[in-house]
Amino acid sequence: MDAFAKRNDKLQSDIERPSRQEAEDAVRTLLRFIGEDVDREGLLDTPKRVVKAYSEMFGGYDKDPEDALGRTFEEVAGYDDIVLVRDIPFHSHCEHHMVPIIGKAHVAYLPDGKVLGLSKIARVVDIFANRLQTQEALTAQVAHAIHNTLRPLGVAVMIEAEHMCMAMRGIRKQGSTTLTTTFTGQFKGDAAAQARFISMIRDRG
Ligand SMILES: Nc1nc2c(ncn2[C@@H]2O[C@H](COP(=O)(O)OP(=O)(O)OP(=O)(O)O)[C@@H](O)[C@H]2O)c(=O)[nH]1
Ligand SMILES: [Zn+2]
Repeated sequence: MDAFAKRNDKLQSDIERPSRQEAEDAVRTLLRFIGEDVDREGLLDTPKRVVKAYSEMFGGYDKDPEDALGRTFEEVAGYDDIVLVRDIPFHSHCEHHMVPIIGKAHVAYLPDGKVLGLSKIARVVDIFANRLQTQEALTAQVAHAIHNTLRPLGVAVMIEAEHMCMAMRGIRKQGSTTLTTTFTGQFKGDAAAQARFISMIRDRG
């Protein structure tokens, strides 16, 4: 089992979760910590809403990327060139501050006889994005999940994102973008294949 699979395994099965009530109480504690009156009318349902929103925004812990990628197709008339899905928008949260990371993923692979349903690529981005992340881990996890499940000749992933922890607090630099890439298989160490991937992302015709 590789490091990514190990980390995901731990996330999904070994963590004992508190009850919903305990999670709502924790939100109440944070509200009191920032100086709020948790009994005022506008905040009465807020702990419930926050826990519900967390369940949605962090729903990726309950989903298995391998399931999402399970279905493949082989009838593609011998198509054997790069498949790129670009500009997949995503929202994630950084694991250091738990504030949003907002960006786009570009995901490509070189098929080896089998192709994926295109929506499955976006699904796998969402599954990993809906967990606490660093951008580097998100990029590597998407690439390795596709590589390990589909077994294509190679996978290339580029993520461009803005980190709200750099924009809204701390250094407060709005508009800076971080770019990360992961290449597997034939993309790894092949500068021409990597350049083609990047030019397909950038070429807006
Ligand atoms: N490599 C990487 N760093 C990230 C990511 N998201 C946030 N960070 C950085 O994580 C670092 C955490 O640094 P710390 O010094 O522990 O925390 P901090 O005092 O809140 O840091 P500042 O943001 O500089 O105020 C910061 O430099 C963030 O910009 C990410 O996806 N990847
Ligand atoms: Zn952060």
